[in-house]
Amino acid sequence: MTETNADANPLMTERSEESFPQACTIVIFGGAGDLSKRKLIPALYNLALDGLLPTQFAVIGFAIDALSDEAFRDFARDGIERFSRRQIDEEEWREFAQHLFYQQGDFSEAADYAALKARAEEIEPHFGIGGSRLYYLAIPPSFIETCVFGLREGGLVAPADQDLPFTRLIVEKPIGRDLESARGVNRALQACFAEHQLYRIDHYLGKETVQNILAMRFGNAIFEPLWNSKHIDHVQITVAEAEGVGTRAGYFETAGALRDMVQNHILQLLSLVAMEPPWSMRADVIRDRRLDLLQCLRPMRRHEVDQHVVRAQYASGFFLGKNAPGYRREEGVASDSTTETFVALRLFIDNWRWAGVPIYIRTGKAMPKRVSEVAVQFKAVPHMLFNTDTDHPLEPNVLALRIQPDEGLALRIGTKLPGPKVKIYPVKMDFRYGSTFGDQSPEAYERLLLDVMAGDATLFMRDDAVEASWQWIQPILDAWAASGERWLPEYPAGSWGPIEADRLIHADGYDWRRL
Ligand SMILES: NC(=O)C1=CN([C@@H]2O[C@H](COP(=O)(O)OP(=O)(O)OC[C@H]3O[C@@H](n4cnc5c(N)ncnc54)[C@H](OP(=O)(O)O)[C@@H]3O)[C@@H](O)[C@H]2O)C=CC1
Ligand SMILES: O=C1O[C@H](COP(=O)(O)O)[C@@H](O)[C@H](O)[C@H]1O
Repeated sequence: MTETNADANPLMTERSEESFPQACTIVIFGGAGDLSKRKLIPALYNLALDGLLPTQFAVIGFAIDALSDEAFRDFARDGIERFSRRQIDEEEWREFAQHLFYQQGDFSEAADYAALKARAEEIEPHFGIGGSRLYYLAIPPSFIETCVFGLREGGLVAPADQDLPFTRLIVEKPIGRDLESARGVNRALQACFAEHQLYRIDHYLGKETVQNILAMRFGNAIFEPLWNSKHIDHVQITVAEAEGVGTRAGYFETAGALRDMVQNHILQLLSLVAMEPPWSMRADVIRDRRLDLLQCLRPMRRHEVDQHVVRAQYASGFFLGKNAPGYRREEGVASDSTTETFVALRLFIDNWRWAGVPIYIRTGKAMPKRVSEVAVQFKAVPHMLFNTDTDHPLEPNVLALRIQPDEGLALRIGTKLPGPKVKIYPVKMDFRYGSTFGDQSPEAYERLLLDVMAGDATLFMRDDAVEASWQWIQPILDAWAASGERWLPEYPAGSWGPIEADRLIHADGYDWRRL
């Protein structure tokens, strides 16, 4: 690759020398699929543009589709043109494309692993790669076990205690589809790899603003003293998507919003917002604190599920000036599907810090806009001195961490309205990443791929945390399964969810935030 301009990139400025990306081949299982095209290849291309990839690297796409190297490069270019945060630079692209290769193979065929090994061994010497490999499983979740055993049996895994060449495995979410299957996947992973070779990815942990939750909490002295049930009234987490299910119905029909978003991204977000202070930024210390938090989530008993959880599915609606189809009319969705595309819920964290503080979560597809935020609402002042005689009672302070878009954070405070009377008016102190640091924050997958190449697992999930979050989700799945395939509440595509979700939060005297 061309000369490095790493000094200008926030991904590199804080990296110590031993945490720089190491020479390796990146083998993308499912290389011809959607994740590879939308996220992984554009992320690698942007890392190349920034001079952050080692000169010794190669990418091999491995999947069932019959593609030549050239066809794979066209596929990659199309992905970059459509989904990259930066446009194609012809000279960079020509250089980058020379590192891309494709190997056709069936995940279930032992002979195809042998062919993959031979291909990697043929390619690597051209780039001075000494056999270190990073396998990225961008595959249907049901193939995880097949692929890890295929890798081991095919002699593609380096010994765990060997520094170089190394083998690292990235596994996409969802890990399993319930507690039992997640344990099965973890057992299979551990049968073939040591824990330090495993990187269970949750791309929300790679988002700049999600990492900023820790920076904000523990890099400032003013928040942490207030970060507890004495001062916090409640927390709302919203992850809304404007798009419907798109081309991913095949997967989504087997998952639903609870498995797709809550079990992983949202519980990980919550663990950062609510965990105890770590004593160091070391990977295992942070991961221990996140695990502790997941283990304190109050278990929901099966009969409580209807009281605390609302699921719903989008129906047809009118959105962005167009008629939008309901979920059941989307391509690949069963016409009587009961898969939820929306979940709202209330949970509690049973520890000293959070005792009695309700946490409200909502996530859904086909909502009015793409917006994710964590809003922490503080308690009302203990004695009202202002606005006592008006229709505008004092509004509580809210700290809103905006994850996307328009990343940043805003603090709502009350200030005196100019004029002869003392009236308090809510205003916002607003920090925006874009206006302060420019609009070019790296994508989560850029950060995370770089971390794996450098052997840093801080932002990845450990087996115990994956299982702890399934443990909490399981009673909800069980209650839904026991209630049978039944009618789900609906919400019009392009709306904020069903009336039942409003009732859930109104029952406690609150309202969902208007976003
Ligand atoms: N797409 C996304 O935006 C995101 C995806 N993920 C996760 O990433 C993973 C991959 O998802 P996605 O890329 O959408 O899935 P896709 O189905 O688009 O890609 C899977 C790839 O694997 C290939 N494949 C399927 N079966 C075999 C087989 N037996 N042997 C060899 N190749 C096979 C597919 O080929 P063919 O198409 O011909 O079947 C396809 O190329 C999933 O775990 C998903 O949850 C996570 C976050 C976001
Ligand atoms: O993992 C997933 O995440 C995306 C949302 O990711 P974002 O970075 O665009 O917020 C979601 O659309 C998809 O269903 C899910 O599998």
